[in-house]
Amino acid sequence: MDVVVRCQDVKKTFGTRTALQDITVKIPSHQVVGILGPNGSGKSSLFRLILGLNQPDSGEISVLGRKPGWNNNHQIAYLPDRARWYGDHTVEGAFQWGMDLLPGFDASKANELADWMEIDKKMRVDGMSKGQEARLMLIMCLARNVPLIVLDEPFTGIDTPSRERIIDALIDRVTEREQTILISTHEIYEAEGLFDSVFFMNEGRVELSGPAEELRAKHGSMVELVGKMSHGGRGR
Ligand SMILES: Nc1ncnc2c1ncn2[C@@H]1O[C@H](COP(=O)(O)OP(=O)(O)OP(=O)(O)O)[C@@H](O)[C@H]1O
Repeated sequence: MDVVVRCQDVKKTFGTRTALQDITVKIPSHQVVGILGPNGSGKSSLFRLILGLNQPDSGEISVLGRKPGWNNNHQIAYLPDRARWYGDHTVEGAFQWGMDLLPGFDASKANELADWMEIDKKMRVDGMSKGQEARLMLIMCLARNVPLIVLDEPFTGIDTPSRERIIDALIDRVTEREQTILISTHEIYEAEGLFDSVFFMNEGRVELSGPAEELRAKHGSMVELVGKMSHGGRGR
C-alpha cells in the first residue's frame, strides 16, 4: 500500500487541552479518505500538522515522504476550516490569482468546475452567499494538479440540494485517483459514497480505520458507525 501520511505516536496539546494523543496511522494514497468524528475529536488539528502549521509535541509525522512544512506545501491544496480569502476579486480574478500563485492551478479545470457548480465567473466574491463562496473555495482546491488535497469541512454552508448534487458529481469525477483527497465532514450520510477509506477519530485518537467497504460490511452504514462511536461504543 502506498502511504501519503504516516504518523507515529503523534501527540499535540494546546495548554491543558489534548487535541491528539498517540496517533499512529498510515493514510493510503490515491484514494478519497474520510476523516470523521465528532466536534473536537482532532480532525482539524491533524490537518494542521499535515500542513506543518502546527508541530507535534512528540512523535513523528511524514507527508508525501517528507517532514511537513513550507517546503512541502506546494504539493498540497488545503481548504481550511472557516476559510474566506478572495474578498475583493471576481471569480475570474480569483482564478487568475490561482494561476499566478498556486502551484499546479489549472484554470481550464477551474472554469469547468465553476460551470458545473453553477458559479458565475463575473461575480464578485464579496457579493457571494456563504454557499457560493464555499463552492468557490472547493473549486480553488480541486482545480490544482497536486498529489494531495486536504479539505476541512468543505460542504459547510452549502444547502442540502446543492450539496447532494456536488457530492454526487464528485463521486463521478474523482474516479481516477491520481490524487489523494482527505476530507473531514459531518455530512456523512451524503458523503459516504465518496470515501475509499475512513478514519474515525474520537477524543484525539483514531479509534477505527479501514477500507469503507469493509467497515460497512462489518458495522453497517458510516452514519450508524459514527453514531455508535460518538456515544462511546467504539464501533468494535
Ligand atoms: N489553537 C487551539 N488552541 C486551543 N485548543 C485547541 C486549538 N486547536 C484545537 N484545540 C482543541 O483541540 C481539540 C480538537 O480540536 P479540533 O479543531 O482538531 O477538532 P475537530 O475534530 O476538527 O472539531 P470540529 O468537528 O468541531 O471542527 C478541541 O478540544 C479543541 O478545543
